[in-house]
Amino acid sequence: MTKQTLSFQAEVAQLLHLVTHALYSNPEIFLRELISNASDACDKLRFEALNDGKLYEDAPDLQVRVSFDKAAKTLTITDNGIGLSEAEAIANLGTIAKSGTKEFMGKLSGDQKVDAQLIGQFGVGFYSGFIVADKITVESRRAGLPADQGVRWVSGGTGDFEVETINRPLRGTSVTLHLRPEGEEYLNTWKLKSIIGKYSDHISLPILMRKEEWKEGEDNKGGDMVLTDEWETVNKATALWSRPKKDITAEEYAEFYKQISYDHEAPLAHSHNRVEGGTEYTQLLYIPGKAPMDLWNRDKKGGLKLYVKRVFIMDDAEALLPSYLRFVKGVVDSADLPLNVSRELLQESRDVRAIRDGNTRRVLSMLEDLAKKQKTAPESQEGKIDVGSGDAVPAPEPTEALSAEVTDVVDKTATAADAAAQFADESDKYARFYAEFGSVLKEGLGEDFANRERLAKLLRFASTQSDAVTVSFADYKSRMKEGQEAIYYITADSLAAAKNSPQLEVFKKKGIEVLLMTDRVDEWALNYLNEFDGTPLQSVAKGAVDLGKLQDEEEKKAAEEAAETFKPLLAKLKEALKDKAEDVRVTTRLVDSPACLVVQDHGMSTQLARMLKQAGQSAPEVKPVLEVNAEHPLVKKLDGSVHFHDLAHILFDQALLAEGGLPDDPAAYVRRVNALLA
Ligand SMILES: Nc1ncnc2c1ncn2[C@@H]1O[C@H](COP(=O)(O)OP(=O)(O)OP(=O)(O)O)[C@@H](O)[C@H]1O
Repeated sequence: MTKQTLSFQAEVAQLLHLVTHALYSNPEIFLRELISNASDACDKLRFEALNDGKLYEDAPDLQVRVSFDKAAKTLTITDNGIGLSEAEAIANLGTIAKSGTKEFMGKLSGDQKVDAQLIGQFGVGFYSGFIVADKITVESRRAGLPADQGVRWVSGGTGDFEVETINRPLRGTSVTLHLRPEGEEYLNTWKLKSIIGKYSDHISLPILMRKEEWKEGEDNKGGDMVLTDEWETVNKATALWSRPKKDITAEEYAEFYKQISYDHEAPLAHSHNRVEGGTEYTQLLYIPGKAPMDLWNRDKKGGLKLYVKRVFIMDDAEALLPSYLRFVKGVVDSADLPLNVSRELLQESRDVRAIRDGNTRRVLSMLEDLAKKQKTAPESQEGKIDVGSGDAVPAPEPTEALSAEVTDVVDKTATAADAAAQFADESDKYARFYAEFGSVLKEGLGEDFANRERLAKLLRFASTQSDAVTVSFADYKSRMKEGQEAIYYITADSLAAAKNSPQLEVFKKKGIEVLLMTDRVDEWALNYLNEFDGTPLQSVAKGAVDLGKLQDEEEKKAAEEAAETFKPLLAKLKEALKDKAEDVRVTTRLVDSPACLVVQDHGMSTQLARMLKQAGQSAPEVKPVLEVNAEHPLVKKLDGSVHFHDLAHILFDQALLAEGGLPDDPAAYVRRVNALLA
């Protein structure tokens, strides 16, 4: 085919503009991206060749070669992987296929500084070559196609690219960067080797470079390093997770994480284990420190990279983790699964279920470990950090130990200073984790019944004693008043609404702590948790308030008497509000407010019903119960008032306003209040 010139998809052009114009803080990552693509291409070939061995042609040893030409100012990355057909080159190098990248494009603000940072966090794959090159030539032939169906793709990284058919006996791809003047520093063996060592050591393929030799100059005029024709492997070339833990540095773990996660920050924790016994596999799991932009995208694939005996099988293998742990990154390498396992097969495999259970337990114990090291209340902990208690090795899990033998690949010894530094840093990791992923973790209450108790221990809330989301159920229990029989909580749209809710008044008066839950998933999640460690959970906005032993005899008597004397008034109120309220009763939960709304014990809260409606979902019509404070002057004034009807409605609508709702007929409310004010 003759040469044709094609335009980049609009998003690619936009991305390229950014790559080349925005200040790039870390230009050397282009090499990591291109080597990673080369390695992916080899993984793909290995995978396709499982069904068609001929694809290897006569070159079964997969490898990546990095070479440069000082005179031509070019740097070339060559692989003998799957290669690209002409159509694939047009499609894959001219458009953005990955939905994540598209979403990323949508986030761009137009402010170069901000966007440059975003790019740095994201990784832009192939196009990062244009950070250092003003032209890129790709030559490729897809495995299995004849030599005369090779393709050359050339672009200057602006609006368009050229493609033409070429003859290419070699299978695979070579990407040649024509370096800009600032990129010429990469024409240097030492520099390239150090970048490869930093970013690509763990790539399981050998990365080869030409050996250099010292050559004396003529007439003793000083020599130079010159390239020879001999190639040497410059990376460790073993999959990181298959190496013993003692040989892997913290930097290597962190770098591997960055590669698989596109997160530029270090993870909060990792755990690397070989599980033996029933089902054999290696797990390397990471807890990220930051939620990805698409955490809430329902189509987002979570999950881990799956390898079978170091052969890459798939990304995002969702079956290896429950969905509420979709933020976890990592790798599972199984010795037992068949190489041709598909997503469908994964769902049904017993081995996969065992791996998923093992991964889940491991993640929970990593979180428990972080939670243990978390400073609970910064002010009360000052000077109390006990370095000795910061044990790096999580306690063995009895369940796992029973079903499988877990070998910690090998432990590391850290110096006391290291441990101190690490622990200081560890002390706020759980809070950081929880701020990013706490809401996702709560989904587990409804999803993973087997681990519900462990999950409940990991939850944190704000409370009437702490604005910070740091109070665990256990903390709460340890502070419970004598005679208190329930863990009290309230759900609301915001912390301010929760804190000022009239339902809290009697609890505040009696100094009883109430957990303040303001996360959208809280009420749903709490449906699945009726008690914690034998103590029932009780919403203060549901059912009649029952303070049990916390109420003294006098108070009880007064309440009963009030209920009796107020009977006729309650009947009148009930009649006036029959369209709005399920019932009207006297309460002891109010101190300063005249009235509040509550729902029946197992009913949906008015707030959740409101949220569902706002989200366009169907919600049952919740008719709340109006509770009135018999001691309040406004309530006392009701009886015999000529404005009884208006006052009754105002009382109800104000109770609704107080909890963040809106009266059904706001204009009528305003009219009634104005009539009274006039
Ligand atoms: N060396 C290569 N061999 C074969 N195909 C390649 C090679 N490099 C890139 N490609 C193709 O070009 C596509 C785009 O590459 P790019 O690096 O931009 O994105 P990606 O690899 O899909 O995503 P990311 O790099 O973000 O993981 C790849 O998906 C792949 O199909």
